[in-house]
Amino acid sequence: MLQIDSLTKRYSNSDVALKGVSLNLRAGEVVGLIGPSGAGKSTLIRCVNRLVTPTSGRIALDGQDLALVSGSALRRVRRQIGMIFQEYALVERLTVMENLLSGRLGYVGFWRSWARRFDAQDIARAFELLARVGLAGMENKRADALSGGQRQRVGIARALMQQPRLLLVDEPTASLDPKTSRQIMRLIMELCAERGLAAIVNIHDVVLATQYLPRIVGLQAGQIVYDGPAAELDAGALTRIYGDEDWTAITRKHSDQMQQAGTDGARAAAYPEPEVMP
Ligand SMILES: Nc1ncnc2c1ncn2[C@@H]1O[C@H](COP(=O)(O)OP(=O)(O)OP(=O)(O)O)[C@@H](O)[C@H]1O
Repeated sequence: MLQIDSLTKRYSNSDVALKGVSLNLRAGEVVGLIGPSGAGKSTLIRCVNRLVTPTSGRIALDGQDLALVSGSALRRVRRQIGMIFQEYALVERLTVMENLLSGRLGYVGFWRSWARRFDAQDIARAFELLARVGLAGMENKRADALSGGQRQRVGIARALMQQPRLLLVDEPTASLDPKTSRQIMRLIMELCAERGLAAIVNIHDVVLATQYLPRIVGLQAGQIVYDGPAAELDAGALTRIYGDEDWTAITRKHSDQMQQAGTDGARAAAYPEPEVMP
């Protein structure tokens, strides 16, 4: 559903952030994007939703070349892409429900959104999503009265309001404690599996990434140096991505996780093959 071919990005200060990146995602496939600071992870995600304009290469969503769309066509394509951010990007003084409905602004005309009149279907969907992310009954709480985990749940529900087919997730757990981080990763994986959503998850925590994300893409200085199963991300691969380091602690944790998950069969049951949408 997402095809990225030979993507290059050179910023105006001549920093080359991406050097010929190619990556394909099937419908429902979730990928963890890892790599050192400055490797180009955010640039890659921003090129996909066109917050950044690629210098060359091709990005196609369901066969539609994103470089060739603009104006209302670009807005239509963007509706298929949901964003989840590290810092949640909520409007602090608005309630949970208002934050969710404001995710629909792309769908409602200026005057309707200005008057904050939303249709009953959107409101019903918002209630349903709030219940699904574990926030039933919280619709009238102000965003600034929520914990970090609750805020990220609002961020996730808001991204799903527009019924996207692809999620771009930028450091979703960076501001969360380890337990909440795991709950949030589990929730994202469950929602992707339930709804057949593809996702790219930009994440610094390698242990968390390999625990929840079946496929890992490792970026190094703007190039993909690893693209494969989380289970095969060994010390050699980590060295290619991050450089020389003693990776024993990470790889040990990782193999403990694998043992805990039992056989490959058990892991496959936990993360079933994504449904391929028509
Ligand atoms: N707006 C910009 N203008 C100029 N150069 C930029 C811009 N944004 C990023 N860069 C440069 O592009 C390269 C890749 O940056 P990017 O933010 O994509 O990396 P990253 O892997 O997401 O890093 P981090 O993990 O620290 O967020 C870096 O050299 C960075 O300095």
